[in-house]
Amino acid sequence: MSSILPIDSPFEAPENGFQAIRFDGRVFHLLDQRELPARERWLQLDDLDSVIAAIRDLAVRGAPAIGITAAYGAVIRAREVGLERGPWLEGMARLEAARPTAVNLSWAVARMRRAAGEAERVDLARLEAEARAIHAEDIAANQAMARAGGSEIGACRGILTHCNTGSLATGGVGTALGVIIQAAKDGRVERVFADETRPWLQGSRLTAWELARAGVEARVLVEGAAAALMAAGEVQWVVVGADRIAANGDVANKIGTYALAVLARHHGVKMMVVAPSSTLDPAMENGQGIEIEQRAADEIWAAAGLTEAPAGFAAWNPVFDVTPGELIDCIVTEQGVHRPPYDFSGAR
Ligand SMILES: CSC[C@H]1O[C@H](OP(=O)(O)O)[C@H](O)[C@@H]1O
Repeated sequence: MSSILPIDSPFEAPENGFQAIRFDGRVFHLLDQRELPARERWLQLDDLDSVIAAIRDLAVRGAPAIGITAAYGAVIRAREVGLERGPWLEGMARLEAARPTAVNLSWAVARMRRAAGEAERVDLARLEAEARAIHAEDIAANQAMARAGGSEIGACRGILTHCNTGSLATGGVGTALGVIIQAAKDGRVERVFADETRPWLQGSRLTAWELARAGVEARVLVEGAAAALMAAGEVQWVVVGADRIAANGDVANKIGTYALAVLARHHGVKMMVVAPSSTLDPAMENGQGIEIEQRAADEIWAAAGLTEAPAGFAAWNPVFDVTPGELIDCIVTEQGVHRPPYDFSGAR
């Protein structure tokens, strides 16, 4: 697959994790996460509508990965419209609306708008350089967070993680999963637990796939087992990612995170959120203003192996929730370990 990237690409280095999103200057290549772990199928995208569909339909997902994908989508759009500013800006508006909760999407589009310049023809060279900078910054941020988060954890018996926060969700080794894999490889954690994360099963499908690739033994559990796991003293940390962090440290993350935070506080388990500064939203005063994405009911039926709704049933499928900052023991970014009371109002 290295032929996809320019030979001198810094992204291929093993310490940068598995590159599930790659741009060869014209075509965006992505590993279709809807097919994992059964099938490793790569998509080749060279038009903006396909990039938007990939984000919307979770072929690519994970807050930082969504931001990086959007950045390359901006480059693809520029070529698609012959560098014309008007149609390019129209495409950016649609791209930004692909998914509402992860702030990394709008953050990346804002950076690309600045890179495009003010002329009637957008600056293609600057756009591509900015997209690659966003990708490279995320790789470096992942490395810094793996170190900082690992130091904070030290040595422990068990860690529980939620959803998927590894190379499939980022440009590098991952956020929370980068911390966990590094701790496991350093021999500082005895047992890793990943809950399946319904309804899309990012945990049992994607995190299990990544941990297996990394040679890290893990146990998958249903979310409903998390309370018993903590009551049994099996884990000392819950380590998760984030999609948007408000100025006061309230965290929007995969649905079920809030429940884990309440359980962790009740059982004396520490809660760590790992996210790059591109996930911080200093303009958002607290979590109450964060838009929570609602997805189709068929995702719930599919997780139950059903092809249609059971008779007489509707569904409620918010795919994120908000965890109050006071339930989070530390938030790790590439700048280091932050502790409550959080104040990210001056971030970025
Ligand atoms: C490294 S951030 C990953 C973050 O994104 C996931 O959501 P989704 O799979 O719907 O994109 C989840 O909230 C993870 O914590």
